[in-house]
Amino acid sequence: MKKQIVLLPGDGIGREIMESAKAVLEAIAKKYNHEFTFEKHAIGGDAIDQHGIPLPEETVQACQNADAILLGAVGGPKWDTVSPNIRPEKGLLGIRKALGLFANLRPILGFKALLHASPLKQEIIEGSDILIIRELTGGLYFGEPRERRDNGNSAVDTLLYTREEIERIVEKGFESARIRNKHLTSVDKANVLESSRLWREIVEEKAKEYPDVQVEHLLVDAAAMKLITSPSQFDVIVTENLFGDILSDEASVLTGSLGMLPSASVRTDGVGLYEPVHGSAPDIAGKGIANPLGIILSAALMLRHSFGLDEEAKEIESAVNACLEEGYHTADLAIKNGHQVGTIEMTNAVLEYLK
Ligand SMILES: NC(=O)c1ccc[n+]([C@@H]2O[C@H](COP(=O)([O-])OP(=O)(O)OC[C@H]3O[C@@H](n4cnc5c(N)ncnc54)[C@H](O)[C@@H]3O)[C@@H](O)[C@H]2O)c1
Ligand SMILES: CC(C)[C@H](C(=O)O)[C@@H](O)C(=O)O
Ligand SMILES: [Mg+2]
Repeated sequence: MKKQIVLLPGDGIGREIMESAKAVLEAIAKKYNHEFTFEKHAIGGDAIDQHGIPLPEETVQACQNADAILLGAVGGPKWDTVSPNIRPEKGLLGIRKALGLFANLRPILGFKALLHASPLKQEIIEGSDILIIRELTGGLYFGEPRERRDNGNSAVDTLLYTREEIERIVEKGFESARIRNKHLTSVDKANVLESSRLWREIVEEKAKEYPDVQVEHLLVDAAAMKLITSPSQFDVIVTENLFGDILSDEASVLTGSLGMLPSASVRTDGVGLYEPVHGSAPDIAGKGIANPLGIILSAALMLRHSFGLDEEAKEIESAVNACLEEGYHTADLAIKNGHQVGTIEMTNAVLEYLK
């Protein structure tokens, strides 16, 4: 299979872990006789430094022409003082919007070898298998107006959702639940927010088309609590943009580290952007200790969702599992008696299983 993949390393540890994911994709291509070609482009702070803006037109063009996109991370203290309109994060939000990637799938993958790495009790985490589906191109992140008023002394952000935006993400939630454990939890704040009341109405309407899926509504504050007290009660969670952002970082605690979580940002065709859930981790950037498994598992999601290469995706996931079973881990995973290694050694351990 021939595929053109755009790589957007971005900033901080994004640049370090991108090399890991590329090496893994190259190993898979060699083993299964695929032809993957890679093109690197600038985004985030890297693009600000090179072009003065976080999302140059040539990056957008390259992404539009690609079969799939892999992103590292954007942002960092170096760009904290730039104008809000050209912050590194604007590059990421811009590419999601430009490509219409409205559904962000964040599987909370629990590896058995990491059960002890979570601060939560093993008996709480055991048996949990959650897919968070986060709406990605609407809500507070994009609503207008967003501005300062009263000489900068008040500020407004707008939480806007249209019926169409809610319907398509809720459908994604039902479709995903149907092929998993047939349970959908819709998370909102319908006791306060009008947009959440519309969201809940639409979930109820759609539920009639999916009688085989059991639906539950949870308010976001209670959902945040239940996610870490009884995670095994969840199957698929569908929620709006900001709630999904927060709940997915929280859910990473179940897996042992934020560095473990992959994600796929997709629309209704096969095009997708794949990225770890974590950020550019300025506190550890440049030290060679970042966990590369979130982006490596994101590359596996790319093979499965954009290219239909399920066997190859499983091969990567099994290789990661085997390394963890052998005791390999990076410093972010609190494991006693394992082999603590850096980014490159961790990557090499995975590559050993892909020969
Ligand atoms: N998708 C993205 O590009 C993305 C996501 C989140 C945050 N950000 C940006 O990243 C910057 C830093 O944000 P932050 O510090 O709040 O969040 P972060 O996710 O970068 O880091 C949070 C904590 O997790 C640790 N961590 C994250 N990924 C890790 C990995 N792979 N291996 C080991 N440890 C890891 C970090 O060291 C840090 O202690 C900000 O500019 C933010 O906007 C970008
Ligand atoms: C960097 C930021 C804009 C981004 C978001 O909030 O979507 C990040 O936190 C994420 O989870 O991908
Ligand atoms: Mg986030």
